[in-house]
Amino acid sequence: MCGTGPRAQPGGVIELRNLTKRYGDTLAVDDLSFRVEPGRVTGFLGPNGAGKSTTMRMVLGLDTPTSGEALVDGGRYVDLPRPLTRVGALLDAGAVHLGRSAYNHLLALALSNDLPETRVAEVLEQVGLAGVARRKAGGFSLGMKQRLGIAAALLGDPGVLMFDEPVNGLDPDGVRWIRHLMRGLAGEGRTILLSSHLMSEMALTADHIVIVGRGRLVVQATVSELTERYPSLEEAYLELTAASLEYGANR
Ligand SMILES: Nc1ncnc2c1ncn2[C@@H]1O[C@H](COP(=O)(O)OP(=O)(O)OP(=O)(O)O)[C@@H](O)[C@H]1O
Repeated sequence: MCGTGPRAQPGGVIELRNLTKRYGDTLAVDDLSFRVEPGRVTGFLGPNGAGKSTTMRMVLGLDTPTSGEALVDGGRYVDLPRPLTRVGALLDAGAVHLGRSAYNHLLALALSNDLPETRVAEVLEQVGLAGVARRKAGGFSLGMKQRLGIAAALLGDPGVLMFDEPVNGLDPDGVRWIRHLMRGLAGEGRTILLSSHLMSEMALTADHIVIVGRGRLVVQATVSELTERYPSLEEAYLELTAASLEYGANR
């Protein structure tokens, strides 16, 4: 549970080994290798089309690598028993059954994954949606859908969590809530991989940064290493990805 101190088990490591994904002529992910460690927030940055979502999809077994591997604790996601208890993810907040209530959306997920129904109310409370649990998700704002997607990611109480642009559509209060949630989850020893284009927010939220450009690793460093070398994380990002942007359209 979030906010209850360190977990008995650390979160687990996400490891990419020479991960590559080609869609026709597009090299979406190009020989990418890095590790995401427990107990910290790892910010996953890169220009539009750099391959962040594709990488996350491959970790979740939603896309098959052309070559290389995406592993969680040394194994593939598809081979994990009860995977929702090991890895949770928010990739696309729109991916909810719009005719279902928030409660029933999560209940269906819990039942089909052999998770206790008691978790549904717990995660709705954790994301601040307890008061609208019986309302249909189709009527939710983007920010509320983001919260519902985060609730789904937390349902199995997993040690590894990936969030693809969870801040999208959130008001300032929501943005701050996400920051505290991410920091809290990492503080419990979980492994957090978080993508966002909001550099100032990322500087406040992440401990470690991985930047990709044109599918390749550009740099991995701590936030403090980058902000010591550059005036800000935003400056570091813009300078380090300038080449990736320049040639981005010609891959
Ligand atoms: N299913 C697909 N079929 C063909 N091309 C794809 C597919 N999914 C992604 N791509 C291409 O792969 C590249 C990487 O896309 P991806 O969505 O992973 O980037 P991203 O870093 O998440 O971008 P953004 O910041 O815009 O979300 C892009 O050129 C994209 O058009």
